[in-house]
Amino acid sequence: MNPILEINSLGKHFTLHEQGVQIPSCSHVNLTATTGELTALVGPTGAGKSSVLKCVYRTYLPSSGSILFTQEDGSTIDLCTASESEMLQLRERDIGFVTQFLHCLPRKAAIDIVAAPMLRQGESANTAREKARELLNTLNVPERLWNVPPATFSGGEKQRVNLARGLIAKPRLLLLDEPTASLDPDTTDRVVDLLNHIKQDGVAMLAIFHHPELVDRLADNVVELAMARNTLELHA
Ligand SMILES: Nc1ncnc2c1ncn2[C@@H]1O[C@H](COP(=O)(O)OP(=O)(O)OP(=O)(O)O)[C@@H](O)[C@H]1O
Repeated sequence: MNPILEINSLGKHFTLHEQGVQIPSCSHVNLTATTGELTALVGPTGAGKSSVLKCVYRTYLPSSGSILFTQEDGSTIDLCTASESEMLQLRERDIGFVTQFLHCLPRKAAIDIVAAPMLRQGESANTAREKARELLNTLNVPERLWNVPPATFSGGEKQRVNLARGLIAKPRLLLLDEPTASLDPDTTDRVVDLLNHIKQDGVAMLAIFHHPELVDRLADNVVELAMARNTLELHA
């Protein structure tokens, strides 16, 4: 199977002008992600694992290299140079990102937050809400919370809503940054089952897990990142 994502020699650094330094956050990263498989990114803290995911989602603008993404029509787009509007479209339909933290509109009910990606894909409100109920149930979110905005939820409850929203629309590529960091063992097992299911549905995943055990349970490929080189002093 051909990879849906091919990262070649990716590098990202931040220039802090006031301090006169350049901080490398990842460098010379090469990896692929394939339909129906999960590629796990591992490596020491600060090696740049989250930065790689942010470069793919283009929260960070990469400094060097290429990130080739195969679109549904078979054409390839380099996410390092894609325009903002191309990235918006890709985030809407093709690329999902689940982090540890839930960012959402303040007064929206949990069920509507979860249903939103399916609505954007053109599903009816009934179908989207039904699927949202199913996922919230599977992820152990108590029913009394479904119609409440998640602002007051516990960390673990917010994370479940975040996962449900990320998994509902089955993007072609799913980026996961420690998606189970504050979940109890039972819910973590349910997440493992859900991720295995969406793998079978043909979703490609690029993931960082807090617990090495989850890498063993879910990863088809493991890519180890080395520490980026030292901070560079900039001279005037
Ligand atoms: N927005 C930013 N501005 C400046 N430096 C940053 C920024 N984002 C990341 N970095 C730096 O890049 C390096 C890699 O960070 P990153 O979070 O990608 O590592 P990580 O491997 O995911 O770490 P961890 O396992 O601790 O989550 C760190 O030294 C970090 O300080």
